[in-house]
Amino acid sequence: MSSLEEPLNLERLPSLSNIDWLERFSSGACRPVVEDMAMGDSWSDGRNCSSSNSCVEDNDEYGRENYKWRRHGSRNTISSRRSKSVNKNYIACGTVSRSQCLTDRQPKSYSNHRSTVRKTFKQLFNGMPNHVKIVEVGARDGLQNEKKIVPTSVKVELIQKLVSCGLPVVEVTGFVSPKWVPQLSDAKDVMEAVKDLEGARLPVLTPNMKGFEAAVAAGANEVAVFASASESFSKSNINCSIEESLVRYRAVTSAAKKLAIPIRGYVSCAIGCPVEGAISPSKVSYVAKELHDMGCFEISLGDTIGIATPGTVVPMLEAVMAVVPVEKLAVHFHDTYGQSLSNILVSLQMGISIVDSSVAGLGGCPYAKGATGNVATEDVVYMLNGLGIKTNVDLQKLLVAGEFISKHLDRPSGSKAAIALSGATADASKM
Ligand SMILES: CC(C)(COP(=O)([O-])OP(=O)([O-])OC[C@H]1O[C@@H](n2cnc3c(N)ncnc32)[C@H](O)[C@@H]1OP(=O)([O-])[O-])[C@@H](O)C(=O)NCCC(=O)NCCSC(=O)C[C@@](C)(O)CC(=O)[O-]
Repeated sequence: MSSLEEPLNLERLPSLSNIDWLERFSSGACRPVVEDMAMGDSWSDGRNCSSSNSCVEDNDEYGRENYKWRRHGSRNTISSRRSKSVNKNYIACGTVSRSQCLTDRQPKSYSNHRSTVRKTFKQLFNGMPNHVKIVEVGARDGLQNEKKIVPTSVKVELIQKLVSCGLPVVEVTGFVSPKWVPQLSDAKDVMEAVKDLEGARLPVLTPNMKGFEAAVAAGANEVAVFASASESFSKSNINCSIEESLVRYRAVTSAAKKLAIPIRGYVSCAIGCPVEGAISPSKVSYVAKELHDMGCFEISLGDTIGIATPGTVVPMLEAVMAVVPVEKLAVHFHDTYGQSLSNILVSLQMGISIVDSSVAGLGGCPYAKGATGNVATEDVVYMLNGLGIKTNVDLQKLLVAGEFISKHLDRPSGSKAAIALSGATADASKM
């Protein structure tokens, strides 16, 4: 089995060691205190919790005063809280208005016995977008790694459900070699079945001119090309070097421009590679700039094997934002180490407003063994609702779509919000 087939082991994980602006938190810190949220300012050492665990009390008190919209259980044990069935309103109240976020929860300064800290919602989330465009990749990135072939009819029904949720972009398939990705060998049938769906853009992956021509013939009116910042992954995934892939993609983008077909570019292994370990941000920015300069309208930065943390996302985004406008950048996080939502949050704080995700957390790349699915769309929408950031996605309908495909695949959803909310809905329906 090639080494690319093995998940990355611990010593090869990218780490913060070479990022001097992030001070290590003191061992006793219960959390860092951020003096000034302007990204890149130093984080001061975290404040220490007193033995009485005053942080938690502060938080509870602090939370009650300042996060009125959040459901506060009484100070009883978690189990009794769990026994309280969640009423239906709670499900809806994950959504707050943006202005509400920025106004009525201006926390008063609070202090513990060591330091007085002033922070406001605005400072914490300064510069975040009011609206995030979610690019749903579940039907392609989500399914491409499934061993058992998913019937075309199931793929088509999933896409229909996803479009009906209000998702603005639903990536539907890939016109790639069936020998390389058997799951997508029905690309033509899927595209022909969904091409007239209204309400969402329906891009498809095309790795070369052959794929592009097949996609256009099947009715595609938006395509995506995918290069890598890792030579090893480029060879294993598309059987060519990075430079060769860029030559291929210049041909595809020039053909697309002639047909006024918009073209998205992906940069895979934007943080790390199973073979090469940490990928330097300068390599990522080079590939991103090449794709942007050749005509890609949007560049999605893929943490293909899901090893990113906010500490490695920030330098990568800083490098890419120096060469591609931030409004043209998307983030694409696989959730192998459970870091995706934190990575998305820090990306939003840096001004990113386009997030890729997969319904039910489906996904993983056939050529990056061990990489699990993308971040679950339901979890992303739930978090953004809680921040008062608009997505125009109907979470309830999204839950139905996730349940549909999880049932077909005969496994639980990879979305924690979906599991919690379906449990909550079940409880509420018993009331
Ligand atoms: C790029 C190739 C085709 C090169 O594969 P190759 O073997 O170098 O290509 P080739 O030109 O030698 O052709 C080999 C055979 O494939 C056929 N062929 C050639 N092109 C196509 C095509 N477009 N569609 C259908 N068939 C095609 C071609 O006709 C020929 O058929 P044969 O003569 O042997 O019968 C192959 O490596 C390939 O398809 N790779 C795609 C793998 C893939 O889809 N990986 C997953 C997507 S990337 C990803 O998941 C990351 C991302 C985007 O999600 C972001 C992230 O998470 O980071």
